[in-house]
Amino acid sequence: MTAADAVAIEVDGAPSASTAEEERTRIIKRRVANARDVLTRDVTQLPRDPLTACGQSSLGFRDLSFSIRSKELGEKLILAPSSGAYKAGSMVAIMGPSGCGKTTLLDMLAGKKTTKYSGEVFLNGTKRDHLYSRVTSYVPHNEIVPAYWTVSEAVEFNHRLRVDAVDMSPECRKLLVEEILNFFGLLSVKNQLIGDERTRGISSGQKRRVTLARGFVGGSQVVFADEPTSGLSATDAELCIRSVAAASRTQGTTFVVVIHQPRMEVAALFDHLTLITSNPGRVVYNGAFADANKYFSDLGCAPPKGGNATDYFMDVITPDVPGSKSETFAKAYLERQAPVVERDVGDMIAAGGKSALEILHDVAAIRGKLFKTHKVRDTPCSVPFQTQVSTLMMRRLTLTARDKSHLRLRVMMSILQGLVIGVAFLDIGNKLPAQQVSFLFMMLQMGAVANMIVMPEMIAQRMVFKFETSDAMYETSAAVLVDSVVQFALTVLGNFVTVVIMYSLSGLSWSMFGTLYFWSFMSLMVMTNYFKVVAAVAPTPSQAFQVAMPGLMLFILFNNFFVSRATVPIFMIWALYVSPMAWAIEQIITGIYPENPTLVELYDYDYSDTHTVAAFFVLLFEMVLFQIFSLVCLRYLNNIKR
Ligand SMILES: Nc1ncnc2c1ncn2[C@@H]1O[C@H](COP(=O)(O)OP(=O)(O)OP(=O)(O)O)[C@@H](O)[C@H]1O
Repeated sequence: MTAADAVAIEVDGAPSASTAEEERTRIIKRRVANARDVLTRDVTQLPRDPLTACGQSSLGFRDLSFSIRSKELGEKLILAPSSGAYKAGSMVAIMGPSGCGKTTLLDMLAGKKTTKYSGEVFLNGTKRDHLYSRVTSYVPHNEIVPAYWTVSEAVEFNHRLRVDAVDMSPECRKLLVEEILNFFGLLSVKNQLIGDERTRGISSGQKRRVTLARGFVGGSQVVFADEPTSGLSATDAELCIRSVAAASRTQGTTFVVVIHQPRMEVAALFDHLTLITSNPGRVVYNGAFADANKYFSDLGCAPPKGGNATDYFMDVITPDVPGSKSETFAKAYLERQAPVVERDVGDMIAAGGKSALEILHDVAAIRGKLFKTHKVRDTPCSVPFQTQVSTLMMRRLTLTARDKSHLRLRVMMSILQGLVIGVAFLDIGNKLPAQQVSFLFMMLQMGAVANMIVMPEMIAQRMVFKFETSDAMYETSAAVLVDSVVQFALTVLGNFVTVVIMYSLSGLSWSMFGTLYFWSFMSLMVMTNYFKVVAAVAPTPSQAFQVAMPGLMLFILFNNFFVSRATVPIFMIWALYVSPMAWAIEQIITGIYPENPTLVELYDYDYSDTHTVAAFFVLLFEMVLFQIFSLVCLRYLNNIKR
């Protein structure tokens, strides 16, 4: 049955829909309803879905090998050259003892290994290219999913960034997401928060299914998953893999997973097994899961009847356990299976197949039956920049608004800071201008110091960016843009509240407020962007405070008040021209007080208009410079190391 037939069958006998959009929505609704009991069926017998199945890709690899170098041990082989051929739409389990190189192999296959390795990977017999991460998905072992997202929002986020639709109606999108939620047994919790240690959310088994559903929702050709079932009960683990099998069979997706101790029912869901032994990592079996029993029996290690064969395989191939035959099996593999595998890989390459771009065209044609799609783009990200920004912005605003305790804390801190400083400088407006300078300084400093608290938050978000950008969901610049806009709004709002409270208590004339606020705002923006650079550079939140200190001290000390042009050691004069606070304080004072001989004598302030213009452009330049630095650092530093 072709996809077009499927549409025709669904449409026949239904009341005529007034528009194509309604008609499509009705089809999807019926599909969702029909698929409600999908997990109670025999998932191995589920047919490929002619209307939505996008999967058509085999995965081949040749001589993938990884070694590490250390001063003490020299070169150490982690995984000996390994090859393999996984058929399109197959469920592949990679198993082996701890440290044998399973994750290493998975990362190399997924294109995620950041350390140098050798060997080649082929999608459909074609060497992987710049679109590889767009047609594959990687589900890491410990994916960080924001706590205040609901289950359906988390899955829909991936759908929006992976499925390039033109004006898809919200209802149609919701239904397509529900279809995937259904496969993963998540429909009943679709509106629940994911949660974390502080917020009660869904169970850990459900969390794992959410991360897997996110991997499958975009119609990837191959989904890689690293130990998605570890730490789960046997029942939960089975539910996870049954869900994957249901999605994989109907979508034609190739699924490659590192898995520990699958129970028999789970093992039966896999088509292919790659078994690796350790010290060093070497493949000992690489073929059909169903043939593994015979292979082991032929080598004199028949699994005991009635027991879990995979447990037995692991016992046999793990070195240093009683009865281990790891060396025998490693040798036997090279003699018996390796030539067959090499031939299969060779055949796969010789047969060739569609490139990632051609596959994307096919996928667009399939999707075109359910909704209108954009012209296929030859870029690593699936959707245009504006869609990336709007999707990220929607998530950011939703999460910010939901984290009420964080918002409350920010507002309370802004009010408290304003009150504490306001009371300390109560009625300072009626004292001498020279005495008021310390109040102005405090106003600037509070904005800067209070803003340091955003660094840990930025670092936590950085990790989410890193995972998501490494999966080519969006560009770093889209994330930085969204983050900057939201941080800007929150920072400006919080600072405004503090400044207004302080100012109200100071007794200073409101006619000065405009000048004062403008320059304190400029200084605040430079400082905020400086902290952004620190948050992009520092490995951890606690190190961020240490990294921020030298710059912060420089800006605070050389502020044209503690140290001014009248007192600075001449070799440090440059610091006054770098510190945003020095420019801001000088501009505030020269702007709100007429030329004052005492101030000029004490601090050597420059009252000329050209100095004001210079101040504006220096602060603007620093603001932009730090913003660019933060973008570059976020892109190139603190990447996930694999
Ligand atoms: N980039 C790297 N730098 C240094 N060592 C590495 C690197 N990548 C992997 N290793 C080492 O290679 C070995 C195999 O790691 P890998 O994570 O692949 O094992 P594994 O089979 O998945 O183990 P487990 O089942 O315990 O997760 C480990 O000793 C690991 O420390």
